[in-house]
Amino acid sequence: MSKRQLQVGQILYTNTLPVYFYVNLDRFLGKADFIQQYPAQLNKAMADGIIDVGPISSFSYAEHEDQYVLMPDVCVGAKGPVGSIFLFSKRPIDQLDQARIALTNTSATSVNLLRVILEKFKGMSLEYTTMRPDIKSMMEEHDAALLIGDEAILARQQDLGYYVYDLGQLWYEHTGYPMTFAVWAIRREAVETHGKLLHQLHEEFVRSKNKSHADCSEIVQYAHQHFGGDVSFWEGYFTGLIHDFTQEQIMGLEHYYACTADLGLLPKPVKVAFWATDNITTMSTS
Ligand SMILES: C=C(O[C@@H]1C=C(C(=O)O)C=C[C@H]1O)C(=O)O
Repeated sequence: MSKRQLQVGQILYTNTLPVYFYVNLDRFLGKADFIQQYPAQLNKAMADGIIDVGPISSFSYAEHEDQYVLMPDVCVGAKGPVGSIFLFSKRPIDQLDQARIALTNTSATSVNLLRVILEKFKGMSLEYTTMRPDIKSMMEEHDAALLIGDEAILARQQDLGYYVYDLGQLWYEHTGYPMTFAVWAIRREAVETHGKLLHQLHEEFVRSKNKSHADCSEIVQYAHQHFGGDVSFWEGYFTGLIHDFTQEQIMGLEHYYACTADLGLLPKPVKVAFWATDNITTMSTS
């Protein structure tokens, strides 16, 4: 019996575009399937063994670290404002104690990051409801709403009159660390069955990432055509996002795991464990 094709995840948001845009798909014809979903769906598909490799919420990696290893060199992060993870609020953030907060059902990292910021850093007590990411219905019965990805970008563009807080910025102000929102995980058994293909995939991701960061004009054009908004917004967005999984990103991420464990959101703080990429050529720009 021939072995099953490698199932590769892809986040349905523009934030991972630089890592996929220049991937040479011809190399994977008949060998891999690319599956586009929202982060929370990818988290579940990866945990269920339906997807073998791809970006997931960094929080979800910590929940399943015994089953996954991480692909080096790629992540979705920011040092300061991320530009697509916002808390929209009817009141200034420091007046949100006892508030009712609607959380997008597409996220795992940011919903727990929000809890770290409000509960651990600001000592507040909140009531949360998880909902579909629609700003209007979220705000009907809640004081604030958390959105991520393109839904957050589009809600921000509407200028609905709410206070808007960027979670990357809040995290940086409180800790001095960058934040890593998504990581590329590999199920441990896929390392055994698809090692060569994973190396090729890693090579393509790193090449695409480097090309995109050297010149983001094609990606900016693509995002502008598909989502509207100003060209200058997209330039700023892709320039601000970090896709290099550097030591500093790892330190920030492990600090986040310690904070979430402290709140009881994770059973224990987790350390980042990479795929042992024997003869991998690391082409990180940093
Ligand atoms: C930068 C972002 O990073 C992400 C946030 C995630 C989360 O909160 O779980 C997961 C994957 C990424 O899409 C974003 O969605 O805007």
